[in-house]
Amino acid sequence: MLRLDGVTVSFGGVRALDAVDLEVADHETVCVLGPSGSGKSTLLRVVAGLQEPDEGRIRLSGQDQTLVPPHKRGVGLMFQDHQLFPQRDVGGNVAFGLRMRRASRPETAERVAELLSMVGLPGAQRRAVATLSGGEQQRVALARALAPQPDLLMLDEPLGQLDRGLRERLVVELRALFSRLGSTVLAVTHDQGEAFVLADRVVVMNEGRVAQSGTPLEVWQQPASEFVARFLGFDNVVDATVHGDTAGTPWGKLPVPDGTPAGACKLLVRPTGVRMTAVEDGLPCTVEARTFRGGDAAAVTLLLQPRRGPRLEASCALREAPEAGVSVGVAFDEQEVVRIGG
Ligand SMILES: Nc1ncnc2c1ncn2[C@@H]1O[C@H](COP(=O)(O)OP(=O)(O)OP(=O)(O)O)[C@@H](O)[C@H]1O
Repeated sequence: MLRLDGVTVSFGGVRALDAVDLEVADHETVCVLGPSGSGKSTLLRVVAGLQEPDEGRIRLSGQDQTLVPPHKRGVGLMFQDHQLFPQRDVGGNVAFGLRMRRASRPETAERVAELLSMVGLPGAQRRAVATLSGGEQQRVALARALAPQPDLLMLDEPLGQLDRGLRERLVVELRALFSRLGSTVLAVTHDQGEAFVLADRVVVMNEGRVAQSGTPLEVWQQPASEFVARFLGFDNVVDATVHGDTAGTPWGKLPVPDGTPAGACKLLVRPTGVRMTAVEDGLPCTVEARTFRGGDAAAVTLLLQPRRGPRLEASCALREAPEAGVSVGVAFDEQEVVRIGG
C-alpha cells in the first residue's frame, strides 16, 4: 500500500528524515515510535504531501506520489491536537471530508450517523464541540478522518492529550475498530505501551533513521541496538564478551542462553532476570532505592549498587522486596539476558 525508498528531509543542517525506507501493507497497522525530534511527524507530513522530500520516493498502491497534491493522495491525517472546527457541531465536523467530496445530503447524513455509532457516540450529531470531553473530541476527530474512507489513515499521537485510563481503553477500541474496518494505518506515538497494543508492526526511529522494525514482540524480545533497548525502558545495558555459555561483564560472569553468538557485544539484563539471593551467594549489592509499581504482580523496582560495575535495576514481587539500605546478593537468570543486535 505505502512504500518509502530513501526518503530524506533536511531543515537547514538537521536531517529530520535520513534515507528512510518503510513499507505498510494493506490492512496493516504500523506504529512509528521514537523520542521527541526523531522525525515522526515529518514522516507523516511527507506521506501526506504536506512536506516535500529532498530525496527519495513515496509510492501509494504502486503509484509515485511526487507530483500528486495532498488532497488527491487518498490519505487521511489526524493531527496531534485533533483540531475540531469549534463553530461546527459534531455532525458538521464529521461531514467535513464528505462535503469536500461532494457527497449528497442523505448520503452524508447516513454516513455520519454510521461513523458516530462506530466510535461510540451514536446520536451526537447536534452536540456542540465545546460540550465534549477530551476523549469524546478524540473520537469525533477519528470519525472525521475515517469519513472519506482514505486508503491510508495516518494518526499523529492519536491519544496524546488524554489521561492514562482513557488512553488505555481507547487504544484497545481503536485496534478492534481498525481490524473490523480492515483499515491500513500509519500512526506515530512516543508511547511504547500504546504502540505495542495498537500495532501489527512497530518502527522505532532515532535521529531521522529507522533504528528497528518488527512486531511488538520481536522488538521487545530482541532490541536491535542499545538505543532501542534504552528507549523501551531497559537500563541494564553493559559491554560484554560472550564466551560459550557465559559472558564477561562489569558485574562478573553472567550466564547467557544457549546459542548466544560469541564475541564482544552489548548485553541487556531485564530487571526480572535480576534475582535476590543471600549476600554470600551472589554479586553483593546495596539497595539504593525501592519503588512500588503496583500492577497485577504488585511489582517493586529496586535500584541496586553492586560492589563492582554500574547500577542495576531489578524487579521483584512486593513480598520478596528488601528495604532500601539493606545488603543483598544478586544472581542472574540466563533467560532474561539478551545479546543486543542478535
Ligand atoms: N518546519 C521545520 N523547520 C525546521 N526544523 C524542523 C521543522 N519541522 C521539524 N523540524 C526538525 O526536524 C526534526 C524532526 O522533527 P519532527 O517534528 O518530525 O519530530 P517528532 O519525532 O515528530 O517529534 P515530537 O515527538 O516532538 O513531535 C527536529 O529536530 C525538528 O526540530
